[in-house]
Amino acid sequence: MRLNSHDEWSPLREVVLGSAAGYRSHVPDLSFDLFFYENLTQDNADRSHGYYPRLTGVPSTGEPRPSPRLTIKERYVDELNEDVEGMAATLRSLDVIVHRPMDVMSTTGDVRTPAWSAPVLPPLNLRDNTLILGDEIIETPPMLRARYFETQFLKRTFTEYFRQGARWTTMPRPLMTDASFDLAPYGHRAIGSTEAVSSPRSSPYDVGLEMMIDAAQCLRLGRDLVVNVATVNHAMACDWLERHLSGRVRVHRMHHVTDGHIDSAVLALRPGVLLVRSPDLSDRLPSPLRKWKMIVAPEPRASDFPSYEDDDLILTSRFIDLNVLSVSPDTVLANEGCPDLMRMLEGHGFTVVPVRHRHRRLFGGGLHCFTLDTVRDGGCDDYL
Ligand SMILES: NC(=[NH2+])NCCC[C@H](N)C(=O)O
Repeated sequence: MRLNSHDEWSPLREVVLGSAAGYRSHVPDLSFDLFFYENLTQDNADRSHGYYPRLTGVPSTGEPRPSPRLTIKERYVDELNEDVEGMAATLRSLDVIVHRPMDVMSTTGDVRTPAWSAPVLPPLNLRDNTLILGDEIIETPPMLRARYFETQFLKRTFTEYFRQGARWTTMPRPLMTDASFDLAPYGHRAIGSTEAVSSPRSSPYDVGLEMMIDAAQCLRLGRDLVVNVATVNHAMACDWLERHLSGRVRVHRMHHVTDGHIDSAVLALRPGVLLVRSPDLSDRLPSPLRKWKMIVAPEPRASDFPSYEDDDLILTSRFIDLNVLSVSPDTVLANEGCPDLMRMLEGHGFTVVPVRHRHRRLFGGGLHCFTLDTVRDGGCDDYL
């Protein structure tokens, strides 16, 4: 079918589901430290909300955490792959056509640019590096060096949509030297990395701050796009989106709802209904959205998650299970590990399809992150 995806909830017909094949380790560099700053520097107990303004705090223990292991235990990767394949089967059972990216081969070398090189991360959290708006594929400027060419693994699928008439745009690619990053929101030395956030290295390719943003910072609401802006990098990228979408989609900025991605803080389940971490988020939403009903997620329980060892790197907040995927205005895929949230959604009249995804806190994303919804029934409608 032709590319058509204007919102987060209308009946889902086609999706691209990520792949963790070849996932071996995290890649510690400045971009990693900044992207996961809250998780690397804050004690989880402090992260009751997981959104600003809390970066000024120091870990409640006062002591930095031990350096985490960057290689990921093979068992976790194997179980993640099992869970992703299980999600593919669930989506197909719901008559959703499931596309997959090309896998990273063991022979794949580092990604190399004039300014730096980094190992290549598998294309797992596809939500992050591509914004699908109606009939347009927009590849966003990445926040993580190791994900710089992640959308290359989607080339077969994107080319097929292009052949069927889709528009296909790549936002300006950042040089991503240390000087490209807005460090103002961060003040402390990142934990567990050789990169000191407070002393970036200079490069002959320094061009100052650059546009960088992930598509997971956006809510797609038909004619309206809501974008979370937490750094100058995000603000520059939002300037580009406003110019590019002018006359077609109205862009609304939210400030510092989180440090970046919002799909474990606020999601649109259907017109007029939001799923949120906390009602406090309301004052950060664009005013038309404040009138929408807010389903406030229950406080996550430690028992919702597998127990990990001290050197296992936790890369998400405990609210990661808000990361549900709507397959229609009244049906959502949710993690079977969060029974309280599933019961709550059912209490609000949703049909909840449970999906097993055990290690969502180790790989930085949940069911919504894993997916790129490319064909839905909805149009460029006015919901605000
Ligand atoms: N598309 C994504 N990868 N979203 C994941 C967001 C996770 C969020 N930073 C948290 O810690 O809860």
